[in-house]
Amino acid sequence: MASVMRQHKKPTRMQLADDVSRSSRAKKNDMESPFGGMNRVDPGPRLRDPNKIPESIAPRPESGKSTSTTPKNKDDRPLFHALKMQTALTSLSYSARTNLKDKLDKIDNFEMLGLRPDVLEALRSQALGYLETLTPSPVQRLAIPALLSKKGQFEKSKKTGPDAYDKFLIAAETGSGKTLAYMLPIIDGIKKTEDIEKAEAAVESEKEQKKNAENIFEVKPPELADVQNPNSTTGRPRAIVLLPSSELVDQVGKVIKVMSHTVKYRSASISSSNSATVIKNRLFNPNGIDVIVSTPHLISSIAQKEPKILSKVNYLVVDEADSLFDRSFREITLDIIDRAAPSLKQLILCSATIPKSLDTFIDKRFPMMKRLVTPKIHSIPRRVQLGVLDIDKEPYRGNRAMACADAIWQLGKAEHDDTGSYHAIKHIIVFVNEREMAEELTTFLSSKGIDATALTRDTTEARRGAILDSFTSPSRIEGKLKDSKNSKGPIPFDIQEQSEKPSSRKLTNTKVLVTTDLGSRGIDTLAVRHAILYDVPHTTIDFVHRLGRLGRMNRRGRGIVLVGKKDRKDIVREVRDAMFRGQALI
Ligand SMILES: Nc1ncnc2c1ncn2[C@@H]1O[C@H](COP(=O)(O)OP(=O)(O)OP(=O)(O)O)[C@@H](O)[C@H]1O
Repeated sequence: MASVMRQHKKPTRMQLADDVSRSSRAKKNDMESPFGGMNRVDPGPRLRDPNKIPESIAPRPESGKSTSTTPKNKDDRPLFHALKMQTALTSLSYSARTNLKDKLDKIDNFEMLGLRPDVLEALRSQALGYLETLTPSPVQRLAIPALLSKKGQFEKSKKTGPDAYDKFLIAAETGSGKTLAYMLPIIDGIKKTEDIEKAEAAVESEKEQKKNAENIFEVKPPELADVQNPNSTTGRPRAIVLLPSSELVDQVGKVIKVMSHTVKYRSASISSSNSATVIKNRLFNPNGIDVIVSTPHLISSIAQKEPKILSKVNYLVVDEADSLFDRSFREITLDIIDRAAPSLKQLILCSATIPKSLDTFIDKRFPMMKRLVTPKIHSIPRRVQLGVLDIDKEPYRGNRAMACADAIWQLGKAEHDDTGSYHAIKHIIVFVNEREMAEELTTFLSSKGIDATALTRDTTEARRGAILDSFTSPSRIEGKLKDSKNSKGPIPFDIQEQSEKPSSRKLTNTKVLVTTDLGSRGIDTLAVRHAILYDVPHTTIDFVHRLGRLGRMNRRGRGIVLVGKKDRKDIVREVRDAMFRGQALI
């Protein structure tokens, strides 16, 4: 631990926040976020102007020699020299982290979290119905009781004013079940509110009936009484979940919808992939709407014309908060928060990575934010292994695409597969840094007999859902999840020096998705156990998200990073070291 503390302090874009658990600080640097490129067409100054590439991510000189004075002996090097990483929880002492871990370890079932029985039943029979035994993940153990305010600690102060709502930041490692960590307490809260409103309405109706019986001349016509129903949620949802893309809207929307079959509430996802009529019908359903899952841009544009859609929002979730508070989204996300503030009970930010820019922003804008941070934030699970394939070695001779195709063939031919059955389809994701490369590489891989598909912002919305379906759908591996033996077996990985060249033969048992950042954030790629990092990612944050598509919820996974002489091998080495030690990537 002590050795981890002596790190470079100079901030770079490579750094994740060094202290994501503190509640309030003031810092000077509000740096450009590494997420700026995610939803833009223009790559931004970082990539346009090579002079602006920070030293930490700038490619090395052709010689591959570092300009730094890195000691040759591995043991003499300070940890994370190349990445200038720092531990995620520096101000949270080792003992505090251990204490938190010990505290969380004591909670071993969902019954201990304080959820209503009907919500628990929805979890058991619907959301995680495909699992034999249910155990809450660390983030669920931490966040659910806090959001339920079980101990009432966040209700104590009877605050007033537009900022009187509670603010939470849920930060936990990728694939750790953050969606349910915020959604279960929200559903619980909605049902509680509904019960209270029903009881109040019953009292009111009784009073009204009494009054009507006493004075028949004051009876309101029934239509007017209906219009004035203060509890109607038509066009006025009680909860809104914001996400950066329509793919994530669909994914999270499905999780929420599935539970509404058991515990009754109305939810809908709306995004740019829906027609105006569909959006209108879902939002203005005469039976009401409790939860809406959407993107900031769509909600904002609807709110321009129909400000009332934000008038009843008690719970507002900003999921993938690092993206939604990035410069490309920040203004619009904040506008929604401000408009919803008068009715808001809880603002919940959720993220797998807290870059320094977000950390600083939260401190300035939401100093009272309650931080719910798991001890393993910013780390990649140890059950994910990272192999390195040197593309400069024979027989690739610097041909990255060929090395990639070969790696896929090797994985495809390996006897044991992702799902425990020899004949099952294997799913491999290949991440590239630039969108243009995705198409080019897909064409190349197809020419080598590989079933490859590109997924980028150029892919039509209609196709994106269909493409992602086979990489995400838990139903495809459902049977296997109930049999834990299958998820614990060794993963074959034997990228040897090239022995067999891909030819016109077809690799029939393997599906490959070639994608960019678009496929790396939040997408629940349960069916995937292999990821190839075709390019060395620009930032550690990208490493966390891309490798975070593997090893989700205790599964095993294998990442392969392709490196050539122009790549920062020292960065790759440090990421591997950190993964091996189970340390956070900062
Ligand atoms: N307690 C649990 N036990 C087993 N599986 C769970 C549990 N909670 C959630 N899951 C499953 O784990 C998977 C990952 O969950 P989720 O997508 O919420 O992760 P996440 O933390 O949001 O990941 P990311 O940071 O990549 O967005 C989902 O398929 C979900 O159904």
